[in-house]
Amino acid sequence: MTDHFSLAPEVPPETAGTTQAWKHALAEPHVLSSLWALPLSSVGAGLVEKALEVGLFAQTEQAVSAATLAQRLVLSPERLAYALEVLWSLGMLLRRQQADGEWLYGTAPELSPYLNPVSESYCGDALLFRFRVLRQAADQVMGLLSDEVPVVPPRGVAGQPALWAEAARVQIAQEQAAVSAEVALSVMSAQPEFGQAQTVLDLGGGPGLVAIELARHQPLLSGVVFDFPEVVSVARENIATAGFEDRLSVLGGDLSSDELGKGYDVIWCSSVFHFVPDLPGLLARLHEALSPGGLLVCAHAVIGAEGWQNRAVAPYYLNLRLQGGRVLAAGQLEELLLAAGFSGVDSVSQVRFPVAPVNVVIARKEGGRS
Ligand SMILES: C[S@@+](CC[C@H](N)C(=O)[O-])C[C@H]1O[C@@H](n2cnc3c(N)ncnc32)[C@H](O)[C@@H]1O
Repeated sequence: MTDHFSLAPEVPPETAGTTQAWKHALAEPHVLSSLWALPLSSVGAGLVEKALEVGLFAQTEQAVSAATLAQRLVLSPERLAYALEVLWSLGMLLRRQQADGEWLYGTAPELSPYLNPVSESYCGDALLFRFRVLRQAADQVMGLLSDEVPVVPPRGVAGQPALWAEAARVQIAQEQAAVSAEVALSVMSAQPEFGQAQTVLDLGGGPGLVAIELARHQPLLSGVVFDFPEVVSVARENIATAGFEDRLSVLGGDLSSDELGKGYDVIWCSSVFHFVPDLPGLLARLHEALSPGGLLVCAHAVIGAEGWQNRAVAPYYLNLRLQGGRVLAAGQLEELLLAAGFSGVDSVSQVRFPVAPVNVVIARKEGGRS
């Protein structure tokens, strides 16, 4: 029997005791491998960042050799060949060898919609943003661990409306188009109330592509995107471009203090609670803003009970938390929702979302249309 905590490599049963067993044993990764993977991934990250910067993936939609690519991007062919091998090792590129021995590289088909700049789901700029911000966060982290560094309240940094508007224009828009809008639609479509819902509020909705996606798939639905005034100008433009002006509008304000509207059948709120100083107060106001029988659906990263559940969440939100932002522990939001008067709270954990998975929590307000 295998001791769970043993460091001895496991030998596949069919080779145990055979002359081949030692080969399998030596091919087992060393326990330090997971630690070596960390600095190694930063080399990969640097290369992917560079590749996005020079527009490499715009050139690899069709299979191309290192020599041709180097010519197009004005890079050294020999050096680029090594870099392409790294992108291939990361699964971003596939390759095949020609009769003359030269390798041809092309974007992996499953990544192509996100890396090809002409695709609707392109999120190269959002990826670049994530690479840069997370690298800066990693550089700053040691300084922020000291108590001597003053904590900047999140509204001072992450809450700056002009910065949010910039993010809404490019990075959040690309991530909503590629990932979040589809997740929101899947969650909402699975709720029996959604098919009959007439009004939606997307609270902290940024560029508004989630509300647009919900309205596109539910013809009875009209609604509001609420965010800072600077941010809702971006949502307003997107709503107009998508042709939904007759059904969707925007409301600009500070969600901690301004009127959110009333009589909503459904409210969607994702990745917003991290920035809200008085969460119980906001939940009580959301309860009030719903019509009887209404649905509040929240999607937020949480700190889970198991280490593996936090592999993306803990590093992604470290900087925000060090600056006073909030990430709830799993189960905390459910308790706060019940305390705010909601009933029938239901959760789904580890739901895919940009950068780190979220817990989706669905809360119902009692009552309903007769
Ligand atoms: C991380 S983004 C999430 C955007 C969107 N919900 C999504 O999941 O793609 C947080 C959003 O909350 C908005 N926000 C944060 N604090 C706010 C406040 N006090 N009042 C209004 N909006 C706020 C930001 O402007 C931003 O659009």
